[in-house]
Amino acid sequence: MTLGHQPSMFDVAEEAALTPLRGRVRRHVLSRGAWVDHLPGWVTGSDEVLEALLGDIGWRADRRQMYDREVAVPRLLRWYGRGEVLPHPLLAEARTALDAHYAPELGEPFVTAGMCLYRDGRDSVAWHGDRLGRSRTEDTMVAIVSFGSPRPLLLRPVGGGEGRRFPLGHGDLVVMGGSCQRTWEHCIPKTTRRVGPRISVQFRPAGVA
Ligand SMILES: O=C(O)CCC(=O)C(=O)O
Ligand SMILES: [Fe+2]
Repeated sequence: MTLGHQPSMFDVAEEAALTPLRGRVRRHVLSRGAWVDHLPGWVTGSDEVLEALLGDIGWRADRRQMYDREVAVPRLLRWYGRGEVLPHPLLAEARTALDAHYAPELGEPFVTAGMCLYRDGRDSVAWHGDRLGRSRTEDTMVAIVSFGSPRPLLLRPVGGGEGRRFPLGHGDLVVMGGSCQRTWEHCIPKTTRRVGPRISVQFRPAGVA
């Protein structure tokens, strides 16, 4: 797989690290009990994490039925269930930090890590809410850490209304919370701009998908 990321031997390897969450995450209150927390640059030295994620970690091209044909979903996927070792230690640290920061509000830990690899601007995810589990009926949180090329996360209220746009760059954090999965939808649109690979790491509580 050629993904266009070519670290040079002259790169100064900055060790991946988390910056504090408290007092730095900005909450954007949306309508109908939904909110989005955003912290650009939460992770520093993200290159080594990106490199690990672009490695051979078992990315799969899922297929789905579309009318009378089966088509490949336009991104690669890798799902880490409870207890599975994540491909870079910083990701376990990130989950621990998210638990410490959000547990009082969320009331339970983040357990799974779903990952999407957008190989270039043709990869995307269409408008949807993460509503396959308890999130169909309950408030919850989905915390996303983004690595690689910047792509915007778009949100819009279900049924119409003014949307929001959050740029997601290398090492940025975004958390969708409250009723966001039920009352709003989100997507990562395709782009004709030349963009390199982006990986999204989504932490969710058990039973939320
Ligand atoms: O790429 C992203 O950050 C969002 C992915 C997403 O919405 C999903 O997998 O449910
Ligand atoms: Fe989603």
